[in-house]
Amino acid sequence: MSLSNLTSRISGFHRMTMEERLAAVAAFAGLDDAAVAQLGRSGNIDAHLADHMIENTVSTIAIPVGVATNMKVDGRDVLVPMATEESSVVAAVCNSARQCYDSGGFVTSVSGNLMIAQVQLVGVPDPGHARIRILEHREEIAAICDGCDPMLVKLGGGFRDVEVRVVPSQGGPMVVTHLIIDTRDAMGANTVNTMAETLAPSIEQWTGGKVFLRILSNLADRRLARARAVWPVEAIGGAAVRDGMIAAYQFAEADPYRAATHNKGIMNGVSAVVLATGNDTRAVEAGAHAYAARHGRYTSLTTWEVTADGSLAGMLEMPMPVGLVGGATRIHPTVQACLKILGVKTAAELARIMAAVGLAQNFGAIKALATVGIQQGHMALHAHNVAIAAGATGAEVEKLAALLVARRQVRPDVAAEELAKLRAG
Ligand SMILES: CC(C)(COP(=O)([O-])OP(=O)([O-])OC[C@H]1O[C@@H](n2cnc3c(N)ncnc32)[C@H](O)[C@@H]1OP(=O)([O-])[O-])[C@@H](O)C(=O)NCCC(=O)NCCSC(=O)C[C@@](C)(O)CC(=O)[O-]
Ligand SMILES: NC(=O)C1=CN([C@@H]2O[C@H](COP(=O)(O)OP(=O)(O)OC[C@H]3O[C@@H](n4cnc5c(N)ncnc54)[C@H](O)[C@@H]3O)[C@@H](O)[C@H]2O)C=CC1
Repeated sequence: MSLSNLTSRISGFHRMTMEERLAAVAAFAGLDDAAVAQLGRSGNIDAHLADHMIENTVSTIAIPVGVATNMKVDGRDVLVPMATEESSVVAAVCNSARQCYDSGGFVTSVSGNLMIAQVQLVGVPDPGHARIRILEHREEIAAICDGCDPMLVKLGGGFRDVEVRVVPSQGGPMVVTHLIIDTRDAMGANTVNTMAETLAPSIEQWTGGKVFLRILSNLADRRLARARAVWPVEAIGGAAVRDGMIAAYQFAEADPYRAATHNKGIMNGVSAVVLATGNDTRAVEAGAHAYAARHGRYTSLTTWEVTADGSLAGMLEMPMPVGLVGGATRIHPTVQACLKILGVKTAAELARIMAAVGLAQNFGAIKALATVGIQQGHMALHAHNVAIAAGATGAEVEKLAALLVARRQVRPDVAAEELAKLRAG
């Protein structure tokens, strides 16, 4: 049962105990006992499963899963599981979403579920001619691709288009075929790779050239997710805050050194949801950064503007090749529980929520940067890690973290000194 009429706007969620938080999430998402038990176990992956997931397994590594509150996406309240090792990332999303909840939250869209597979052909003296010869075989190409995955075709996916480009290279012109495939609710890498490999001998036969690489492109620019939101100026602390945030965006837009950090902040949010849902973080990261450089200059993935009424409007558009099936998504029990929390039925819905989280994360970072600076909020939360690293245990952790924040010196040497004082009474 999904209790979608419940609100994600939960004040003070961070002050609850872990058990209370899990109970609240379970009530919100209508989780069954098995999902609750799975999320409640901290070392929650079975050794046998781990041994089968990758090669040469010797252990597992646990990363915390936090839940972002206050998110409203396309009119639906949603709690978002985020797997990350970095403090303040989840808090930033909660805080940013809180400030646009009353103005409607996030509006999202996707361009489709289209993935691209590339087939690299070399050794043709007449590349332009070869290009046209490949395009003449569109119907055969469609049949070969769809023949690789009848199940996908049955689900409404499969071959959509073929494009062929002549790409100049140091070794001479290459003829690069792009297969455009609708992979529905799968990320689709394995699916499209199989198609590219199966098609390759035919391309060699049609052109007389030699095929080398047959692999998807991680620049998944046919699978874009978009999010936008409007923050009323009074909800964010006034026009000076807004203008500082616009200046922060303009810096990222103009300068690749800043854009890399700006986009890293966006990926703090996106990658955390990608990981919590068992998707491929490297695929999404690679796509994001390639997309940010698509015009030949690396720039911001987000855009920020002032609306006619003086509000702050933010937009994010980026490739989001993620799935609900395939890869590790169906086999990891915690991933399954996280997907239940999200209550998504399609890969597109998941991609849309990820875009909303990325935008929220960017808002939180640039607001902090344009006002009090990143250290105040981030280091206050990171102080817990510094306290633990210094050896604090139990109730000492909170006490020592508070002391470090009060001294405005969140450093290992100061932590060691304060811990010794604390213990000496
Ligand atoms: C950290 C905050 C949110 C504090 O912000 P604040 O205004 O001091 O927060 P507050 O104590 O007034 O609380 C307001 C709300 O924030 C949330 N909140 C507040 N505390 C928590 C918490 N402990 N756990 C969960 N949620 C929390 C929560 O929703 C809370 O509402 P409430 O529930 O109390 O009604 C803010 O300073 C912030 O967003 N900072 C940015 C943090 C950030 O971006 N971190 C990423 C790591 S830094 C980095 O890697 C990226 C970067 C920055 O380099 C990217 C870039 O350069 O662009
Ligand atoms: N460069 C890259 O990004 C690469 C990534 N990978 C890995 O590939 C994996 C993802 O590949 P996939 O093809 O997604 O996985 P997959 O091959 O495990 O599963 C996809 C299959 O699921 C079936 N299916 C069942 N229900 C479906 C539905 N509702 N919608 C769509 N398909 C459905 C389809 O027949 C499809 O062939 C990830 O683990 C990724 O890490 C692999 C190679 C390269």
